[in-house]
Amino acid sequence: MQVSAGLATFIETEVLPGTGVSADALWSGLSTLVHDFGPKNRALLERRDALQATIDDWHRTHRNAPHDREAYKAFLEEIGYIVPEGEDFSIETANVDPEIASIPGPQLVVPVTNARFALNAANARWGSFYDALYGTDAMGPQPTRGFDDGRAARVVSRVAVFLDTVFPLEASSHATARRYRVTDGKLEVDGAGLRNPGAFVGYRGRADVPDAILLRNNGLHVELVFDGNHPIGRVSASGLADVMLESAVSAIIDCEDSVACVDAEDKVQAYRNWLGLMKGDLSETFDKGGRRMTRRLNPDRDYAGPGGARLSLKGRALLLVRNVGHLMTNPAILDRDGNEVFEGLMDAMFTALIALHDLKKTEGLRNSVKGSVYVVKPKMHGPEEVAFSDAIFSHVEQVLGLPQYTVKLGIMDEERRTSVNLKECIRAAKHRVCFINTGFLDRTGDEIHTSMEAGPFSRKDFIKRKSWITAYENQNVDIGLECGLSGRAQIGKGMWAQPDSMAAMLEQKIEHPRAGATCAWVPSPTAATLHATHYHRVDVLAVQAKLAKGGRRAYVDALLDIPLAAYRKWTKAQIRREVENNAQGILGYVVRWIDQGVGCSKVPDINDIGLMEDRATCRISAQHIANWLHHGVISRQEVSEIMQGMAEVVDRQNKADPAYRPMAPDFDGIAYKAACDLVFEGARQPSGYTEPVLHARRLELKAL
Ligand SMILES: CC(=O)SCCNC(=O)CCNC(=O)[C@H](O)C(C)(C)COP(=O)(O)OP(=O)(O)OC[C@H]1O[C@@H](n2cnc3c(N)ncnc32)[C@H](O)[C@@H]1OP(=O)(O)O
Ligand SMILES: O=CC(=O)O
Ligand SMILES: [Mg+2]
Repeated sequence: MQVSAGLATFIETEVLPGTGVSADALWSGLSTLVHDFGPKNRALLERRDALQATIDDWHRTHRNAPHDREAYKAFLEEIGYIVPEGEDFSIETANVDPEIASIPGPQLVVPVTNARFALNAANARWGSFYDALYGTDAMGPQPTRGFDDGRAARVVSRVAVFLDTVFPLEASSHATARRYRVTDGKLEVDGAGLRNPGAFVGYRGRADVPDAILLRNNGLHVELVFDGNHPIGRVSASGLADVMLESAVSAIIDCEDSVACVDAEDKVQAYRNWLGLMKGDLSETFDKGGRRMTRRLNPDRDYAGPGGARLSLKGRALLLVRNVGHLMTNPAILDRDGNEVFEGLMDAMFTALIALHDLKKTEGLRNSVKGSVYVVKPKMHGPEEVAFSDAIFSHVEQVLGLPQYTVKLGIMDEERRTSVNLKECIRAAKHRVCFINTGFLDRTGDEIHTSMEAGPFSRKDFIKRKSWITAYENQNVDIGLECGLSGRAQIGKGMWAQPDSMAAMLEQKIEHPRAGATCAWVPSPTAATLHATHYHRVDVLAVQAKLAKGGRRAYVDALLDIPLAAYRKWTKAQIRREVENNAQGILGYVVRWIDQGVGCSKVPDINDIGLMEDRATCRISAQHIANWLHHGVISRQEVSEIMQGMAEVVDRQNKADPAYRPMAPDFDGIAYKAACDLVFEGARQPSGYTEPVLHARRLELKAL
């Protein structure tokens, strides 16, 4: 095996010391992983291709006949795409931290390569409710300059309404309260108590004039901060200066779709940040608002319990690490035949090795107090690929001297072959599963690619409204409950992909806890704080108990309804607008990925709404155009013209960025070519993934 020097040095000098694992043990264990598991990995990818080719043939043969649901399902069963469902079982995952097992709340995702953001994500366990409302469109259009007293007053009133709903007082309102104090282990507000006295769980400072009061509802904490000298506290009768919400209960440190890691140099950057988070010493210094500041991990938070006993709460989100899937290889390590090794194998070994630093701690900035490592595994296709991941981690545990099943596995339910076999997928990792999560973005991309030959798909917005997606979301929750995940593991839901649209998120994302989701993804700390309010309003564990009694609401048959366009009577203008919107998203994302190595960007859509774009959203847009091209809804010539027009729009959008290289007027840069490859070669990409094109083009650029 040949390990690139930068990676080898990093592992041997920065990672291994303190883990108790020798360099010999690591490299020989990795060599076994690469050489024994590599061929199996390749075989699994070949199986994906073979199944896809058979499905393509089936659709070509049946394209002009009315869709026969029974025959289609029977065909998928016959080729082994759908496997038989076995008997009932419950997962047996042990040593799961409460943040995963039993505290429903927001799950934040962050690119691992951005230390400033990653630290912010870890610290997003607690967020100011006042700031989250004041600084977003949740309170209407933002003030253009200076401090807006009226807006601040409206924020304070709105938070008081929240407090009155979640922590009602016996005799008055939080809006008019003059004095909070602790008497005989009870919270007293203006001489009366809380309607639910058990919600008071701690305080800081003196009992008669506390600096902070700690409340808890549905497992989530809320801290009322009192400070008469603070600009807001000064104008509050009680001195209430802020309300801190426990927000990102867990956070996913992402080595996958939100980063652009194509070689050893990039992988080291990613692993180094994960190392800093696991050791607890990551820091980043930067300028913000004209000030130089250094960000570090926040400490835990200390309080006195109601009776005065010491109470400590986690100051940081419980961190999971998302590895890459089984598809890609990386030049950072070559196997004995000189082939690039599978990146998923590298990630498995190195991210678990790095987490040993956390497992060895007994105090200080710990991540898992239960001694577990949480790995999110994306883009697996069906039970055999989940079983493969399970085996990989058993090997990794052996090499690192960890008890089997120390590594927990989050299964992204984001490929169609996983959704239609979800129960068997969970069974394949039943000692490790710590979550199942509907990654509906990748799932939409796979929906299009799998049925590429069936016909033209509906427009992107309409695909979301068709029956398959409700069936997919419901089935995920119901199977999760059936397999005993409630109280032991998360049943998660997908990303809110409009980072600036917080008013809409507050209105809509409550549907996730209402649907029985233990957690749902948010793109930023602010979104985590606002989404946390939903878990105060919905008791997810009670919802899950109710849903579990009702049994399954969706079956595989409903998931197989392909969201093809029913009438195809689009006007020329509608077709053009749809393709322009997709092209703008692809170009806006890809140009930063290729030229600047940025894996997650906020890109305005055609209506000027900033959208979070990552490889999964790019997969959808690229597959959608590829599908319409394939079926002649639009011609290659028209798409080329649209791509050029949209490249000019994206150039204008990035005018203020000094590092930006315009795509127009020559349209011959590597980034522009990458975007065109994704579209024009889209139908031929494995599962419609964007990684092969993006990696190849970024490596081409780096080589220059
Ligand atoms: C389908 C899927 O796989 S989804 C999973 C992948 N997606 C993600 O991981 C989304 C992560 N989110 C992001 O990267 C960013 O929020 C973006 C790219 C969407 C928007 O980024 P920006 O335009 O820079 O955000 P914006 O200017 O509004 O805010 C920046 C501030 O918010 C913070 N912030 C934004 N997103 C995050 C985040 N995910 N985690 C932590 N902090 C964040 C930044 O630290 C920064 O604050 P600071 O100046 O104090 O450091
Ligand atoms: O990873 C998440 C998704 O939606 O895809
Ligand atoms: Mg995904």
